[in-house]
Amino acid sequence: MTHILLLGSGGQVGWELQRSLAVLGRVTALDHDSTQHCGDFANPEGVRETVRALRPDVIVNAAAHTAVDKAEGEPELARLLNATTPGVLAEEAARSGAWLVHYSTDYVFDGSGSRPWTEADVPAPLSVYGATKLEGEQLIEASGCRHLILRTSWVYAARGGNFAKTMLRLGSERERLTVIDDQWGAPTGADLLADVTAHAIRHLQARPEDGGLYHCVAGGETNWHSYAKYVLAQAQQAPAAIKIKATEVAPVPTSAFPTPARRPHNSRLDTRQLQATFGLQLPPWQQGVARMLAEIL
Ligand SMILES: NC(=O)C1=CN([C@@H]2O[C@H](COP(=O)(O)OP(=O)(O)OC[C@H]3O[C@@H](n4cnc5c(N)ncnc54)[C@H](OP(=O)(O)O)[C@@H]3O)[C@@H](O)[C@H]2O)C=CC1
Ligand SMILES: Cc1cn([C@H]2C[C@H](O)[C@@H](COP(=O)(O)OP(=O)(O)O[C@H]3O[C@@H](C)C(=O)[C@@H](O)[C@H]3O)O2)c(=O)[nH]c1=O
Repeated sequence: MTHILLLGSGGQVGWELQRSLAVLGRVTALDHDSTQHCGDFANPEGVRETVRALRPDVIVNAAAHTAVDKAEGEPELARLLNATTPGVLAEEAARSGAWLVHYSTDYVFDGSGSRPWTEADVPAPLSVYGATKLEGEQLIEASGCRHLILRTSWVYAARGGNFAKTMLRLGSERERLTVIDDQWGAPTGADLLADVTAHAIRHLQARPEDGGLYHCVAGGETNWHSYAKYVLAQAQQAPAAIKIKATEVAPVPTSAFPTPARRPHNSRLDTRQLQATFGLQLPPWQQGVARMLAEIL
């Protein structure tokens, strides 16, 4: 029976993975404070010992430093969590022959142009988060381990913190919101990512040559402003679990909403390679967002 070690099991993606991976075999799920098995990514050697002790067939890493603005002020910690420890996981996977599944981000790109980025495009991150995530990818690729890296964007889930939930909170507190309308991408459900991951692991067990780096986001595109409007409109139509106070959602350019980290204008990711290789069709982003809102409202 396949033994899967899931790291970061309490995060948005990790939580959904617990459900999706269960059908594939035995899952050992560890989170940040799983002291018993030492799952703290700030301690790479502890994580190495954990992997050696558990001897998984597949390591799925959903742990990361995802606080994009905070990472600008703590680059060493971001690097440990997003690069050094994933690099250790890759070394251990190479040593034992295990598969490593890992997640990366649209923020590895500089956001120039308007064409969706392909896997062949050259990354040029604008932020500490993006740079450390890119270094994580590179360490995994250089290790020679069997791996699957899914680059995704704008992840949301019913559980955990995300942009959609921030908009619901702000929309219930304020009459006017200002939201950037010149950063483009696709909101992607953690449940979709988890289901794609399970499907891909099964596929790779039969066709290991298909491992590598792929872009995985929901279909279509939007910007943060249109996404916020969509979320608030759905909430207003829902049977009153939340009272939306906001009457105006003003579109603003990036320059009018300064943040510590720079973010890409063009976060569109081209998913054709993933869909063709794994025989998948990715649903439009609105479908998953509506499902998530129906769950939480
Ligand atoms: N969120 C997004 O919009 C996007 C995410 N991604 C990538 O997808 C993956 C999953 O992201 P997502 O689920 O949204 O992230 P979350 O922030 O929801 O979850 C991150 C997980 O990492 C854990 N973690 C944090 N610090 C440590 C640590 N020191 N040791 C061990 N675990 C730790 C957290 O545990 P705890 O909560 O206990 O601290 C949490 O379980 C990441 O690789 C991320 O870079 C890619 C694109 C977009
Ligand atoms: C709260 C808020 C944000 N914004 C803008 C700022 C930013 O450009 C955009 C999104 O802000 P957030 O801080 O919620 O999201 P951010 O942390 O940038 O989200 C990113 O997280 C990491 C982990 C990823 O990998 C990315 O794919 C992406 O999902 O919305 C507004 O315009 N108005 C607002 O009121």
